[in-house]
Amino acid sequence: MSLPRSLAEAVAVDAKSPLQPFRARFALPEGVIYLDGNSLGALPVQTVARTADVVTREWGERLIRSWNEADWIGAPQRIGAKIADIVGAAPGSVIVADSTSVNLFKLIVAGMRAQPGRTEILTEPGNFPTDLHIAEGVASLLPGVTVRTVDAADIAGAIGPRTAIVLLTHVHYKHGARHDMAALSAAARAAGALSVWDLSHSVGAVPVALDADGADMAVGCGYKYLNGGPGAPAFLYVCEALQARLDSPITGWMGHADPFAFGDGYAPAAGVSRFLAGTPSVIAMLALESGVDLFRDAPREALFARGAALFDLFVARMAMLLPELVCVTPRAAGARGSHVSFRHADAFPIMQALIERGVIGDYRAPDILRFGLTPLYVGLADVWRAVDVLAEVVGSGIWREPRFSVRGVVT
Ligand SMILES: Cc1ncc(COP(=O)(O)O)c(C=O)c1O
Ligand SMILES: Nc1c(O)cccc1C(=O)C[C@H](N)C(=O)O
Repeated sequence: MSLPRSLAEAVAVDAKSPLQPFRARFALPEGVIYLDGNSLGALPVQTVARTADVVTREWGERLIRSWNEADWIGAPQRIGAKIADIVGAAPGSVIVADSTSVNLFKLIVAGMRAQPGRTEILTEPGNFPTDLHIAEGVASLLPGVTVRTVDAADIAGAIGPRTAIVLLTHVHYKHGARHDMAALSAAARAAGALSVWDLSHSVGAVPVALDADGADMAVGCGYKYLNGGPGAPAFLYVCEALQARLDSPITGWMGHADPFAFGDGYAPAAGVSRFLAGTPSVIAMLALESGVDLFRDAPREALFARGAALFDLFVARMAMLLPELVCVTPRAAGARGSHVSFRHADAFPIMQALIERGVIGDYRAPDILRFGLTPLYVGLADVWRAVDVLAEVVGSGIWREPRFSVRGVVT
């Protein structure tokens, strides 16, 4: 796609995009250009009415009957099947549950226990902190198990006879580089190890083909590109061939084969349902489903193509207006996710000044300005304007005002 050469051209290209009507399906505030949907997705308009209905009618009026009548009980599997379609997985191989961190714990422990002779969790330094922390936590529970980190480029060659789990984040949260899922999953399998993929920055952002790429297990977030709301439930995937071999270490009653028999003994449910633990957070689940449904309405190819165009325009305009900000994200569409990151020593106050002007991205320590490009509700004209505002912020030096250096708990 050729890039627009003016704001007017960007507006015209947006107007013709099959994605443009989706912008009105999000409750974004007037005057805000939201480039942080890779951290917290925007609110779908339909979620407001849906959650109101869940609360007032399904819960308020129908009370406990809604577990059956409204199929609350089937939500983890039902929404899991919808997400499976987005990540290229068979319908019964994804379940919605818990947080990404808890799902990582369940899958890594399950994978370690399924391979008793192997004692290593292999991952990369600088992986998202929770992935590293959970891996270390699992290692501390299982005698002899260690975590080894090797640089991304050396992972395939580092998988050895001790390796049980190759734990990778598909799209890196900071610089946005994407691993070759097919190649690394194959390398893990060839060495007798199991792959675990964190799809938090991939699901809904880039094409994912878990089954076709030979992934063994995966986890991912519901609150980023799926627009499920803050703290939305996460999901997990286990490939069909492995499902009967893996057991959850959190043997809660919702993962039981027959929870409403209320028996004393534990027997795992068939398939991925055994990875449920306790009662799902129903309101949050159904808010997530609303976001997933909206995502599934969008033409998938056009969505990813628009994401690529947003990236190219962002990078091209930055190179023209702010060449001193170094882009740290790979340029090739197949080698990255749907966010773009730039390095600047004063990234924090620059981002705060930008946010004050209505362009919301985020800062990642120590020196990264990060912008999520979410083609459901961001267009080329937004990117054009955002780079103009950023250039004005950097050029004017306004960000040097002390108030822009004040940090909150969450950055
Ligand atoms: C790669 C990655 N994994 C996991 C998470 C979050 O995990 P959780 O849902 O447990 O907060 C994030 C973002 O917060 C992330 O970027
Ligand atoms: N999960 C988050 C939260 O609870 C508060 C603030 C930010 C987040 C995030 O999602 C961080 C995000 N995964 C990242 O890539 O930086």
